[in-house]
Amino acid sequence: MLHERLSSIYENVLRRNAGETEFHQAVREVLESIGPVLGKHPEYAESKIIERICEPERQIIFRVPWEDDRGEVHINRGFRVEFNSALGPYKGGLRFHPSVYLGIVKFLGFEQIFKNSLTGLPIGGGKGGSDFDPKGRSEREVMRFCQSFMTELYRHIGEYTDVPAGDIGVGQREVGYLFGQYKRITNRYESGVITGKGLSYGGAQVRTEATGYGCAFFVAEMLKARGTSFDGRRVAVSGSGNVAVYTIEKVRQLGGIVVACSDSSGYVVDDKGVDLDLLKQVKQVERRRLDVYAERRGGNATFVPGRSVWEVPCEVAMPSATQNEITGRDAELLVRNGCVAVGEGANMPTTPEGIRIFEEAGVAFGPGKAANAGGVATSALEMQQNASRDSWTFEFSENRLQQIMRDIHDRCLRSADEYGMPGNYVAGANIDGFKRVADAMLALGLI
Ligand SMILES: NC(=O)C1=CN([C@@H]2O[C@H](COP(=O)(O)OP(=O)(O)OC[C@H]3O[C@@H](n4cnc5c(N)ncnc54)[C@H](O)[C@@H]3O)[C@@H](O)[C@H]2O)C=CC1
Ligand SMILES: O=C(O)CCC(=O)C(=O)O
Repeated sequence: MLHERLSSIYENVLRRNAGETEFHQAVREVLESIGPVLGKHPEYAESKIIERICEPERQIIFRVPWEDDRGEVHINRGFRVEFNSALGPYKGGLRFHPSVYLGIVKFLGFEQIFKNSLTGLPIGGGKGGSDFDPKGRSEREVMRFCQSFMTELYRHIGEYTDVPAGDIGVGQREVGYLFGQYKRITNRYESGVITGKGLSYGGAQVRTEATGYGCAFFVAEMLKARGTSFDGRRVAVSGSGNVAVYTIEKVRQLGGIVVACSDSSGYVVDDKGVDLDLLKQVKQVERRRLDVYAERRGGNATFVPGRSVWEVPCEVAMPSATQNEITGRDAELLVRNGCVAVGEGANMPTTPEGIRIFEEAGVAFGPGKAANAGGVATSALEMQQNASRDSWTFEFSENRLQQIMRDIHDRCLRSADEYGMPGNYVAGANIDGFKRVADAMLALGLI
């Protein structure tokens, strides 16, 4: 239930952003959490902090023309939503997927404000992308697309302005092409303009692994807070992209057994534990589907086409693919099958009904804003290294990541406690993330 004032703000968001359902969902979840904060801090309401937070500082939409290998011309749409820069330059990834439209970019940018705030690092919130579909495109086509995309985007970004990175469909390959074009157009080797770079040209150790590793660290903290651990637990992971693969890697190192993962064609069950080398070969090197993994794994794994991975019984679920992939029915099934913890590696992968079901069942639920913040936090570490012309070791960077995830976990619990919702990580993440941004906005005046 929304507090009366928050209700009217939400109605306004619906009216001003018609049809952007994912954005509405993300805003509603935050507004539902911060009611108690307004009681203690009337100054936020007086300065219309919430109304301002819900309105992006700047939204850029542009045409991206490019030519395929046969010489046919294609036109895609590019986006960058610069949502909030109270804490630092806009920071957030780029998503290339056919489902991308303004509502998706705004939901992601809005989430990013609070996530980035929770890291405790000096980064504002933004997000971007395109409805370009990289699936089935050649290396050359992907490069031409990235170059065209950057030919407009370069005007809007910079080390002190707005610093993109990867997300769905944008990995190290795409970041390389984007950075190369930025350097060529501006004639500046401005390493801190984008993160997720390759190690040979200014990238940072652990950034590739950071979101997945960070999510596993966060879940380990939630389990520890309940007096238990990953040890010997069955874990299901959705997706098999960047976040999923490194979630699997760290969960295994922490003693869990990952028995299933998925892609948009279906899922594989592998009861002895997913073979990570084979998964990396199939998904990262060959860029093929999971049925190929099952085939090569002989009798050990089964590929189930077109169904949800959440039907596989597990004790820990780690959604790492896309938004709204755990529905209310999936959540009921997971609870019935003995799931005790959920860590969101993806952004907003659980529907509001799914979250309610987990909360009512007493499942430890780590929302994406907190659980997947290790990626952007390590991007901020990449920016630090670029700014000081330094590079840190893998071990040092991983230790920093682990400490950041512990701090985020503890901050969520402390804020949830302070506002009378003990153990509620959703409320804790929203309140803690909101307060830091709100205080900075108050201090900066009406801008
Ligand atoms: N890359 C990063 O550092 C971060 C990513 N995230 C989030 O993690 C999630 C995954 O991102 P990445 O691993 O980077 O992307 P990716 O492109 O490397 O992998 C995406 C995976 O999700 C699957 N997928 C995508 N859309 C799907 C759909 N509609 N149905 C079923 N499967 C689908 C793909 O098959 C692929 O396995 C996204 O929600 C993203 O926003 C969150 C924080 C940081
Ligand atoms: O590393 C970054 O800047 C962005 C990561 C991201 O897009 C996210 O946290 O969802």
